[in-house]
Amino acid sequence: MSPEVTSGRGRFITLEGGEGVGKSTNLGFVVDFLRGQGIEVVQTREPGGTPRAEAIREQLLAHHQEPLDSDAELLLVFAARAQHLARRIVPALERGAWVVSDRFTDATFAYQGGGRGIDVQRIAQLEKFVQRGLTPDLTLLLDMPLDAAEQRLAGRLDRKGETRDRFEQEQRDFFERVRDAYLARAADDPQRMAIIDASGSLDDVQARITQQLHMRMTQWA
Ligand SMILES: Nc1ncnc2c1ncn2[C@@H]1O[C@H](COP(=O)(O)OP(=O)(O)O)[C@@H](O)[C@H]1O
Ligand SMILES: Cc1cn([C@H]2C[C@H](O)[C@@H](COP(=O)(O)OP(=O)(O)O)O2)c(=O)[nH]c1=O
Repeated sequence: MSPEVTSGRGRFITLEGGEGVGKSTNLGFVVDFLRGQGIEVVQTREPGGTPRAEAIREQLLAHHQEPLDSDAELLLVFAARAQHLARRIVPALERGAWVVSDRFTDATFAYQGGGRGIDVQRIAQLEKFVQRGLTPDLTLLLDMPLDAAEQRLAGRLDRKGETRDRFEQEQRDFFERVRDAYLARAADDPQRMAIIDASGSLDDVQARITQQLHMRMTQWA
């Protein structure tokens, strides 16, 4: 968090993990939990979160005859993030609201870093440039074995009649690198990142999330 928005500001919580681990499902749960405590919460997602950033998201996810260069992909992700921060996240935190986002910069280290193989130092430079020290207060990393997550994702796509976007169509080794990169970041920053076992029933997963939230909120009080 940058010093100028530290005083009286809200908290910034992100949910991370690979495809199909249950981020979107549990985001609503986290938001309802916080609202139940009387907290003003802004629910958002990346890439996206504002109309212009959502337009960049469409570019990122769409299939196109012309392959997307991985550096261009990285810059688009950060362009969307700059807009999201300026227009939505920072104003919310400054007025004291809490922000809960489905993905943020850990996803860039996992997908563009781990998945695409971009040097993490280059990503870290952009992180500094765009975020100017603002980082989440808490990141819940939903983690589970790839096969089970793929089954969940396939079930969701079938039910909704959706096709796979540009990331969802990647091969297994890509998602193995994404998962490894997420776990490595969590190991490096255990204060901020909590690994949540995302396997098992939704009740079990949400009990683990509730436990983390209670613990962190006690520390922050
Ligand atoms: N704990 C769970 N057990 C079984 N199915 C789940 C669980 N959590 C989520 N799902 C289902 O798995 C699918 C993927 O979940 P979703 O929240 O869309 O994942 P993500 O946003 O991480 O891609 C959805 O159909 C959702 O209903
Ligand atoms: C935020 C972010 C997302 N992504 C990718 C990961 C996802 O495949 C995709 C869209 O995110 P999301 O909607 O969270 O995907 P899903 O709900 O299917 O898990 O964008 C990146 O590659 N880098 C990033 O920095």
